[in-house]
This record gives sequence, structure tokens and C-alpha cells, in this order.
Amino acid sequence: MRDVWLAILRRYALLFAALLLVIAADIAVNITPPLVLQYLVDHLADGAIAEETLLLVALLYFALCAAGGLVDTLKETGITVLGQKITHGLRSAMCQRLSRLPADFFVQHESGALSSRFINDVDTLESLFDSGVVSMIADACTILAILAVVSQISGGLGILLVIALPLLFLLTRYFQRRMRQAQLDNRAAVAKTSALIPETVDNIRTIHLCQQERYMAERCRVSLKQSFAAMERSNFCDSIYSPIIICNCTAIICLMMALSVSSSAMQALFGMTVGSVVALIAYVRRIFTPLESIGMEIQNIQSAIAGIDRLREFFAAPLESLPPAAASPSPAEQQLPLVIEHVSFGYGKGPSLFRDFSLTVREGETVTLAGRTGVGKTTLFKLILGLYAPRTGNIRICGLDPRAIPAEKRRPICCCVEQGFTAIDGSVRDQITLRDARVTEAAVQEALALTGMAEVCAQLPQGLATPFCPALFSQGQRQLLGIARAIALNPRLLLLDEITANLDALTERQIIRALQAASKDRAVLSISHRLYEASGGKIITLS
Ligand SMILES: Nc1ncnc2c1ncn2[C@@H]1O[C@H](COP(=O)(O)OP(=O)(O)OP(=O)(O)O)[C@@H](O)[C@H]1O
Repeated sequence: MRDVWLAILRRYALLFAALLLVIAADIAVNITPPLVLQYLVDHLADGAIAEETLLLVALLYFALCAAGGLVDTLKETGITVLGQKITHGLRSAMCQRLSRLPADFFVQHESGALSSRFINDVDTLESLFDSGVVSMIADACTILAILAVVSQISGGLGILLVIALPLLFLLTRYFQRRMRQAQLDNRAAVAKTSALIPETVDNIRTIHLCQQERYMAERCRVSLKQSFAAMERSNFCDSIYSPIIICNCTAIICLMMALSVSSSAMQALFGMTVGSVVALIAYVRRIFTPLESIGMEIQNIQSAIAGIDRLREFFAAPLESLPPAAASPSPAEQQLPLVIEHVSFGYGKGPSLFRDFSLTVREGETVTLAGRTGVGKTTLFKLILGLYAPRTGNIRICGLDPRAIPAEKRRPICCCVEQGFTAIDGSVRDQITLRDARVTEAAVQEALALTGMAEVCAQLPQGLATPFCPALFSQGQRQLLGIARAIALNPRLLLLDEITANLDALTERQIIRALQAASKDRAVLSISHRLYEASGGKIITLS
């Protein structure tokens, strides 16, 4: 993961440096107005300043306030842009890595957990930058700068602030922790209520039949009550925090004034003038905003660290070791769509599912794999598709090692139709082309004609341009679309994994007819007894 970070930081080093400059400018611009105000008030009080100079100083004060707002906006924009760039760089690195992870990784990690790495964990990492580390550095620098200036004007107030600030910081953290806990409790209660709604709707008949309405209502009431109580706690902390901070701020100012007038020694320490009082009040107020932000930033950094750990795990997963890119096979090898020679395979360190298995499928041939359930028929397909490497032996598709075939060359060589149709977001045409520019309109029409789906698609409201939704087609029609997708780039080898399972006899016959038309002149390896009976091809039993 360190390489990824370094690459990202190197790429955006300029932006990072510019951001640091803007942060420095922001601190400087925000710290100056009270000093100008002090000068202005002091000189107004003793009347020893020309009117034009006064006007100029007043204008300077307003200009500095405006510049402060401007630089602040620039700083926020810079932090957000840098955070977004880092997120983009990180997600791109994750996507690149995702396509090189072995099939086992996807068996061990649920798709939901993997999506969460891409969405939630990367988002928390973004917050590590835009409302975490960078903002914390900026806030800490602002506090130090204010303390330095305040100590210059009034050493006594500087000491007071150094004593009070850690206590106020602890108070802020206490409130923030309580609010966070209340929000977490509320989220858990809301999630419970949300889960209850679909559960109730799905089981509404059973609830009525078993007269469980009260029980369900009670469950809902309990989680709503928990949510309400948690929100109350959060609101309470929120409402009393600001008054407490304002009271503290006022108490510090009062204490400063009381001490400065109590004795001449104290006055020397606090060094009060009318202007300095105005400036110091402004500084005391200003110091609380970054103090409060730092508390939130620590919280963000803590949750981001958990996200970083999960991302580190993702980046630490070993990549698939692929054989070198496939060299062009000899013309003799090219003629054989599938050759399996003495292959043995088992998952991980488990026992071998099959040993010394050999098979050749030629052009125009339909071979059916048979064998008891769990014998490894689908596993053999995974080996042919290059998802796993055989323990021993070789597999060649058109003379190439399936694991070494580049992604863009796979579709014209070998395609697999599975039991269920997996749709992509887009139109009906996209389901066949998969947005692959090599699939021409003529190829789409030919694939639809071969599978008998041309008429069905022509009757759709916008023809092939109709946005796809599962309700447009029956289960059998979706399977036919899957076959049309598989043959659209005219692959030499077609793998069919129980594609007629769960279908009624009529639809099954329709699919078998479509397959017979699609199988002409290509090698077909199937796990389907029906197809075997219909095609009369070879049957190979795995044992
Ligand atoms: N990713 C995996 N990791 C470990 N074991 C697996 C994995 N996938 C499948 N298996 C195991 O391998 C064995 C063969 O599974 P496979 O799906 O290939 O059988 P099959 O012959 O296609 O069965 P069926 O006819 O029921 O579909 C099973 O015992 C299964 O539990």
C-alpha cells in the first residue's frame, strides 16, 4: 500500500505544496485583523492620528477580513480537491488490483464487503484528508499562532489560555464522544426499524394469519423509542455545548480584566490598553473554533484508521501469478478449440477432485460432461476459463493457455453461458454487445435470429434501445439473450453450464433449438443432459 500512497503523493505533490502555502496564508490573514483593530482603537482613544490614516487603516481592516474569507474558501476548496484526487487515485489503484486478484479471493470475500472497501473505506480515507489530518494541521497552527500573538500583547492572558485550553479541549472531547455514541445508537435503532419494514411487508399475510400484529407493532415501537432517546441525548449535548464554551470564553475575558486591574504588578503582566482588550477578546473568540474542530478531526482520524486497516488488507492480498502473455499458437494447435491433457485439480490444499483427466473437443463437436453432483464439472469449466490453474497437466484453447489469454482476446475465442443471466446496466442491445465496439449491429441481429429472440426484441417499445429490466423477458428469454451474448463475437468454443436447469419443458426445447443453431461449426462443451440427448454428441463422465 505504501507504493500506492507514494505514487499518489508524488502525482499531486504540487497541489499539496500549494495547499500548504494557502494554509499558511489563511493563518496569517486571519490573525492580522485584531491587530489592526487594536491599532485603530488605541489611536482613536488617544486621538493622535490623522483622519486619512484612520480611514486607510479601517479600509485595511475590512480588506483583511474580506481576504480572510477568500483565502478560507481557497483553503477549503484545495483540501476538498486534494481529498478527491487522493480518493480517485486510490480507487483507480484498487480497480487495477481487483482485475489481478485470484478467483479464490472472491470466494473468500463477499461482494458486499468488497463494495464496502471501495465505497465506505475509501470515503473515510477521504475524510482523513479533508476533515482530518490536513485540517488538523491547519487548526493546530492557527491555535499556536493565536497563542503567540496573544502572549506578545498580554503575557498574562497567554498563560491563562495555556492553562485553560487543555481543559476546554478535554471538555470538547467529552461532549463529542457522548454525541457520537448517541448518534451511533440512533443509527443502530434506525437500521433496526428499517429492517423491520420490509420484514413486515414480506410477511404481512403470516402476521395477519397468526394474529401477530401487536408483537410486530411492539418491536417497531421499541426501536423507535430507542432512536428517539438517542436523538434526545445527542440534541441535549449539542444544545448545552455552545453555551458552556461561550461562558468559558467570557469567564477567561472577565478573569483577564479583573486581574489586570487588581494590582500594578498584574497590570504589567496583562499589559492592558483599550485596543489590546478589543484585540484580545477577538483572539479568545477565534481560538475556540479550531479547538472544537480538532476534537472532530481526531474522531475522523480514528474512524479513518479503521478504514486504512481494511484497505491495507485489500492491498496485501497476493496477486494472481499469471503465465507470460500467450504467444501465437501454431496453425495445427489453432485447429483444436479445446485440448485438456492429463489435468489434475483440487481447491487449495484439499484433495484432488479429478486426476489425469484428458479431453479434446473439435470444431462442430458437442461434448457433454456428466457425473454425480459435486464431482467437479463446474470446476472443470473454471479451469477452462482460466480462473484457476491445474495442479498438473495442460489446458489449451485454440492452442493458448487460458490463463494467459489477454482479456480483450477472450470473447472471440471462448464464451460461457451460465445457469442464470447476469444483466448489465443499459439497453437490451447492451446486454448482447456488453458495450464492446467489436460487436456490430449485423452480429447482434444474427445472434438474435439464431436464438429466436429477434421478434421478441422487435416488439419492445424502443426495440433494442429499450432500457433493460428483468420484467421485459421471461426466464427462458433471458437465457436466450445470454446465448445471443455468448455467440455475438462468434467464439470457437462455447461452454454451457446447466443452462436449461429450472426451466419448463417447452422453454427448454426452445433453448435447445437455439443452441443447436448456435452450435454449428463451433466446439460446444456442456453440462446438460438434455442437450446431449438432443444433439447426440459425445458424453464424458467425470469420476
Ligand atoms: N471455490 C471453491 N473453493 C473450495 N471448494 C470449492 C470451490 N468451488 C467448489 N468447491 C467444491 O468443489 C466440489 C466440486 O464442485 P463443482 O461445483 O465443480 O461440482 P459440480 O460437479 O459442478 O456439481 P453440480 O452438478 O452439483 O453443479 C464441491 O465439493 C464444492 O464444494
